[in-house]
Amino acid sequence: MTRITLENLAHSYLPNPSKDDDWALKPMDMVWQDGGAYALLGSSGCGKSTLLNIISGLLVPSQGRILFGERDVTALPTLERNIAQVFQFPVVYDTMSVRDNLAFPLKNRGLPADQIAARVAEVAEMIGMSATLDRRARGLTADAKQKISLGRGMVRQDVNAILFDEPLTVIDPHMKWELRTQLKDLHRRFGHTMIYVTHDQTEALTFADQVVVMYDGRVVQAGTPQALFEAPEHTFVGYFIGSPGMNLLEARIEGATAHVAGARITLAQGYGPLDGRTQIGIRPEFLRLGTGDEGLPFTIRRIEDVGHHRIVRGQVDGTEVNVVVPESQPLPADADRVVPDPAHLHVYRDDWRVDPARRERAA
Ligand SMILES: Nc1ncnc2c1ncn2[C@@H]1O[C@H](COP(=O)(O)OP(=O)(O)OP(=O)(O)O)[C@@H](O)[C@H]1O
Repeated sequence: MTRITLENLAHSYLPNPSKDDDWALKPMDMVWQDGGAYALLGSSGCGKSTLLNIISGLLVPSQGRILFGERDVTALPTLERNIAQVFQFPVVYDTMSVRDNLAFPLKNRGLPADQIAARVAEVAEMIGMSATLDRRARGLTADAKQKISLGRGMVRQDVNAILFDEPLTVIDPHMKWELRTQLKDLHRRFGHTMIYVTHDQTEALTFADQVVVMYDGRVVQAGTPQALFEAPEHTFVGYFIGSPGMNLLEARIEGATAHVAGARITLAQGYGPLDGRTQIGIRPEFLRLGTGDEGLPFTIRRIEDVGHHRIVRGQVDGTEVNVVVPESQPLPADADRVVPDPAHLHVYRDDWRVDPARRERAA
């Protein structure tokens, strides 16, 4: 297990990158703490695999350094990094039994037979394959083969880190939940540094203590699931995390007032002058329906009942806005306004959250 540090790391697949867009990974500094369970989350093409491949040694970065503990591993091949990897699709030896597949990484390290047997039994139990240990991998379903890959990734206890690249893509939905829970449990028991790449927020939020959100080659926020929900640092985080995501509305900010859609909203704190594009962001959970002249004008388009709450979909001045109404609350029939809770309202300038306290300190 180790701490992983990225120092001024960047990568371009082009020989002579010049403009911002030429970089698949824009320069970043980051520390992945020893024993942390991280999810690397973002939509397709944002650079997740590029970053993971740099950490694993499959790719040498165009710029910067990567350290395992104090050791610079930037130029080291994968084999010398002592990591385990689980990919999107199964990597198993078809002619070997499930047992031998699981034992393979341990045999390679020359572990005594009794220790191998004990560890293989433990991992087989975890992935639900104790009964199929003596079957050949050939002929098993893709699902079962991927479970073997997961088991192989987790079988060694002395690795620096375990890297998962969308490992549950081929697993059926019920098993997905079970395996995620198992992974989390394994993390608690053995404390490996784990990095789990996914574009699925549920996977990220249920697996990780820290979620690292990437957008367009950058890490836009790294934090607990709660921090990402409560204070998204970038509009992408607001939109990507949550179901539905954060509502964003064009606004003009004047001190502690936001001018939005011809109405005024009182903010919890005052802001200094803001140039660039300014928006307010509020999660659907922190809006309530109203009438009269409170809040913002709202036109309801449709109501979806999703069990424990309802999602009211509508528009504020032509922009789509969603409101989550708990089952316990009535839906006012004549609702034509939405009222934000100022404590959960954020201001964004050019997509980045403005922290009013920080601005005041800087001034
Ligand atoms: N081998 C390559 N050669 C050139 N460009 C590449 C290569 N691999 C990735 N890219 C580009 O780098 C950017 C980041 O890709 P990357 O695969 O890291 O994203 P990702 O977030 O992992 O996406 P996905 O979830 O679809 O795998 C994309 O614009 C992609 O087209």
